[in-house]
Amino acid sequence: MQRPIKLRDRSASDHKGTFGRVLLVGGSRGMAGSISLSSVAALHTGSGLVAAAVPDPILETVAGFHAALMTIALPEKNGSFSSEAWTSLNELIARQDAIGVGPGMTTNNGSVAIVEGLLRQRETPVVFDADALNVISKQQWFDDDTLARKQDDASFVLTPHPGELSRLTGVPTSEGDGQLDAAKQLSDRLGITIVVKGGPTRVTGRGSLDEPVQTYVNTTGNPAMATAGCGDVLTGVITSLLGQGLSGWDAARLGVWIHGRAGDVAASAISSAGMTAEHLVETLAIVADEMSD
Ligand SMILES: NC(=O)C1=CN([C@@H]2O[C@H](COP(=O)(O)OP(=O)(O)OC[C@H]3O[C@@H](n4cnc5c(N)ncnc54)[C@H](O)[C@@H]3O)[C@@H](O)[C@H]2O)[C@@H](O)CC1
Ligand SMILES: Nc1ncnc2c1ncn2[C@@H]1O[C@H](COP(=O)(O)OP(=O)(O)O)[C@@H](O)[C@H]1O
Ligand SMILES: [Mg+2]
Repeated sequence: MQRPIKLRDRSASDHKGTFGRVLLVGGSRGMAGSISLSSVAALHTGSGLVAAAVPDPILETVAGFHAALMTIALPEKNGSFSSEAWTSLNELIARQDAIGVGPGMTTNNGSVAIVEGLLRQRETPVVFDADALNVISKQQWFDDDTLARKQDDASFVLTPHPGELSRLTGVPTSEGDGQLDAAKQLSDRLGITIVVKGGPTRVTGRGSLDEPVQTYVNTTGNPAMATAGCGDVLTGVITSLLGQGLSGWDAARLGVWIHGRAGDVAASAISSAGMTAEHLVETLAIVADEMSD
């Protein structure tokens, strides 16, 4: 149950600006819940300001999930981001302490432009999940070292489940150890942190670029979390921690730990079969101080 690292306690002089402004980008008509879960998770992990940038037709639905959440409508086509969405989003990037992208986004042209834009910028930390990873796989953007990070670039964290990791690396889901090795190589080559989700979740990365790649094995979490949306919650958690100033390696390790801890508490309070991602994200708010206590 040992935490990998500790967040500092909140002090009397802290204000919402202290805890970071983060943006979650994703969703589409039919998958409004995914990016809503990520956004509420960021609020419940302690972010000071959270906004969701979503295709225009789902803005009201996403806004309805939480009164503290801000929403930004981006240009859309058929309920997903249109090719013009990146131009609007690009103007917002510099103001963010961290961005999470991908849940429920689809892999259409609008998503391709957004993911390319976020991969090429070097100032803002980003979590890439779900359809953002599927876009990267389809476009084969990680096949060479063009997108490798330098020491002073903002952190990138990838959060693939085994299916997404298989698309990224070509190693099938049946080869768990081979998937972890492929993730380590990718992490090493590109200077990024990779969360290999599962039971247990493992994180590959390094504290700084002059250290060797390490693997952290998470000690929390359980099969009650094998239910739709629990990964979307993790995206919001890690984005929140990046926005609170943690490195990719620290945000990913502490993020998977508190996410699994919330899953363990929720499974005991609800039931293993009946727990949903909504129970998980509510429980996250209750256990969040365990990151600093
Ligand atoms: N409420 C919502 O709006 C939700 C939307 N979602 C979105 O739905 C889209 C599709 O994502 P999905 O992840 O469902 O679909 P994917 O096709 O990416 O992944 C499902 C497949 O991946 C493999 N896989 C996943 N986890 C595995 C494991 N632990 N071991 C072995 N194989 C595994 C399996 O082959 C499985 O059929 C994404 O945009 C996602 O963000 C999901 O996040 C679920 C909730
Ligand atoms: N058997 C399990 N043990 C521990 N954690 C699990 C288990 N099954 C799923 N999880 C966790 O639930 C999350 C599922 O993520 P993902 O597959 O992306 O879900 P979704 O896309 O539906 O939100 C991951 O964080 C994963 O570690
Ligand atoms: Mg997912």
